[in-house]
Amino acid sequence: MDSSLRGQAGALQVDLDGDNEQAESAQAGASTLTFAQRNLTRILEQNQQRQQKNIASKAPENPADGTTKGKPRLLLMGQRRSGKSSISSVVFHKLPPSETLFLESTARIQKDSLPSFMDFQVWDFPGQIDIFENPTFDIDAMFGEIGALIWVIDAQDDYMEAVARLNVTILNLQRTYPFIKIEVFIHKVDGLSDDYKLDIQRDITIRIQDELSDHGFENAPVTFHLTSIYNHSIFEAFSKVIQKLIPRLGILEAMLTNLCRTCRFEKAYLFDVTSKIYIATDSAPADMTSYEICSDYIDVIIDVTEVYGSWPRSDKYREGLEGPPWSQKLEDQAASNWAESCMVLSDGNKPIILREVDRYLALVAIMKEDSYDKIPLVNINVEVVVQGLKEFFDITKPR
Ligand SMILES: Nc1nc2c(ncn2[C@@H]2O[C@H](COP(=O)(O)OP(=O)(O)OP(=O)(O)O)[C@@H](O)[C@H]2O)c(=O)[nH]1
Repeated sequence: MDSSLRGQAGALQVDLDGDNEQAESAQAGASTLTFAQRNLTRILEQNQQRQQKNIASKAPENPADGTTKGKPRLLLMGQRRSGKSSISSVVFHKLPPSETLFLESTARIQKDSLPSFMDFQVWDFPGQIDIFENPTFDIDAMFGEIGALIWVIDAQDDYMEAVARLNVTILNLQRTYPFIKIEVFIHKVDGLSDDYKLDIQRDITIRIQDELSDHGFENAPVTFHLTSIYNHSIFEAFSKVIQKLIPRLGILEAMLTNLCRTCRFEKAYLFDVTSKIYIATDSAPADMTSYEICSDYIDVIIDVTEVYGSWPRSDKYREGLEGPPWSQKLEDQAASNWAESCMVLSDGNKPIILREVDRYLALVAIMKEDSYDKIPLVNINVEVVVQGLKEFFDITKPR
């Protein structure tokens, strides 16, 4: 399955070195595309049926309201003042981190429905609430749907009680909902030294794993992240959480890896533009610097567009693009008429490009040195991948 769709992504791509081996398969690509689409749809339907069976076997008596059904849900839990509302406000509502100092304590569950590429919801729980102790909570309605539980621990405070509560929560969940992913954010690590951060992470991990194995749970799906709202680590952590909710993520990664190979990109990211969470990247090792550059670049583009708006290319600019060395009409160069941008970073002569995929998603890539003159070919490849991505999300979008 993966390989057939991967084939699609590569089928129409043109190699920058000029030996366009795959060009002749373009025709074939068009016909096999339906096969790949059918295959992806079939697997998704199977997954959905399996999930529905899972949920049906634990059907809540009072299900959650209809508007939130079927949308992946992220639950933010943890002690009071651990930073849950700050995380949600900074990542999803663009609140400057310094303004979180003035956030009030959350008194009741805040449910946020976020229009994004997968329409997920974020539920922010008040720190003092213990859902398993409180009989008014419908646990089935809360955990019945797929999603992740994000447990926030304040690393600048005494974390023993937070870890103890987390242990109780994991044990309760493991018995009934072993498929729920538990993501532990060891948060507010901005003021801590690297050594101390790692010490804390090790200590918390051991305390949780020991408790779980004492109760016979060896492979519980618990992952740990070091986070802070004062740098990109919180976005990085959320990216990893969201990626686990994307069905067939491997296909997206394969498309981007293929694109990087054919276009000689150093790194490519598929971003959710509003939250700046990256939902997929190529197989090269992820590094914080390239993520930061790409994510800041999105901000630059958004700011420029907000100030100046967007406008069609002027005739003179168009002539320049259509002239030598390409000598081709712009349409034939497959450049998008809108929603694209390219900038050359001054250090190392590396162009960085951005191409919108749809209302929510953008592809951002850092190119290798001195590859600016290959832009028309790059555009052709990017266009093919963008079409592939659109089809992917068309099929996999939860309905
Ligand atoms: N240094 C630092 N402070 C943070 C960070 N994240 C949040 N804070 C601060 O932590 C304090 C508490 O944050 P909240 O978001 O209100 O905490 P909460 O978990 O929602 O608290 P409750 O609503 O009472 O459950 C605020 O003063 C934030 O500015 C972080 O990454 N680093």
